[in-house]
Amino acid sequence: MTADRIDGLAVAAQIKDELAVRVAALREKGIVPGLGTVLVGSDPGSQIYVGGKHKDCAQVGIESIRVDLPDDTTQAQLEEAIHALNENPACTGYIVQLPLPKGLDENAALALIDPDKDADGLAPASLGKLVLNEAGPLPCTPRGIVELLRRHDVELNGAEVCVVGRGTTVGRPLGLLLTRKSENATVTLCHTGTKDLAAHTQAADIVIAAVGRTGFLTADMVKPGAVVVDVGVTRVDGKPAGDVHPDVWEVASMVTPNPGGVGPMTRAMLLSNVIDRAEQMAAGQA
Ligand SMILES: Nc1nc2c(c(=O)[nH]1)N[C@@H](CN(C=O)c1ccc(C(=O)N[C@@H](CCC(=O)O)C(=O)O)cc1)CN2
Repeated sequence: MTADRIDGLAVAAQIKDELAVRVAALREKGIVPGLGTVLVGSDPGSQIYVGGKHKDCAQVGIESIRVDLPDDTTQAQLEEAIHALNENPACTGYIVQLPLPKGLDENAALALIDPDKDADGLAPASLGKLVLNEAGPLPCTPRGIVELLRRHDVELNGAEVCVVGRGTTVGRPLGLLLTRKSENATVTLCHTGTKDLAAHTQAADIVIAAVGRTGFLTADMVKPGAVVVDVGVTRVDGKPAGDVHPDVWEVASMVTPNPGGVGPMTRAMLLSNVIDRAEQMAAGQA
């Protein structure tokens, strides 16, 4: 048996078509959504992801504001760039691409983002809203994973989900999202302190691997018929590689490929966050 492929590229393309219609409607009302990105340094992965985000903007009609800063950027220079985007009326939402180079304080930077312009859902006010179950922008990768599973009719209500990785962009917020009443899953959040990781992954209906270690999730760690979501990325000879070992495809019922799974959905949800916010502005809720 080989698992069905959950095609994130195809779903993201469909979502972008839907978003382009919403952007056209906003522009007719005189509202032009504009996404800003702050990228510090020369990390090859981050360069690719930010490039992809701006390509997506062009596809759906969102204006792009790209701020690229060198590797030796100081915290003060980074904060200046953030303040400038807070003040820029053409920027309706923006992100600070993570990870930042060593020596820069990510939490301090995220705390300076105007909560009304937080397109990533990673600013403290937005994460607080997620904890409190209040409306707000959701972190893009967790939102993308839930959307991808929904569009493939994967039952979340009552499902046992094992999330491996407790990072602030994926694992932690994903646990919060999946345990909302609207998703209603039971989540086990595993991490480097977990004693018997395989016991937890083997018990799960859905395993979500967000570790960043090539092929770490092996077939013997997965229950036959489980759904597997491959989030973690490493670069092998410059090419992206996922956390899920190829043998898992022989055991699972559905798998998201990596690349071509969660990554494109992350980008689509970023656009969606920007458009959601612009629509709130149009409705006078801003
Ligand atoms: N500010 C943020 N930083 C980071 C986030 C985030 O949501 N906000 N998430 C990740 C990286 N990420 C988003 O920026 C991201 C990862 C992957 C992709 C993507 O399109 N991947 C392609 C492959 C591209 C390639 O490497 O060739 C795919 O999976 O098919 C987009 C965005 C960490 N940082």
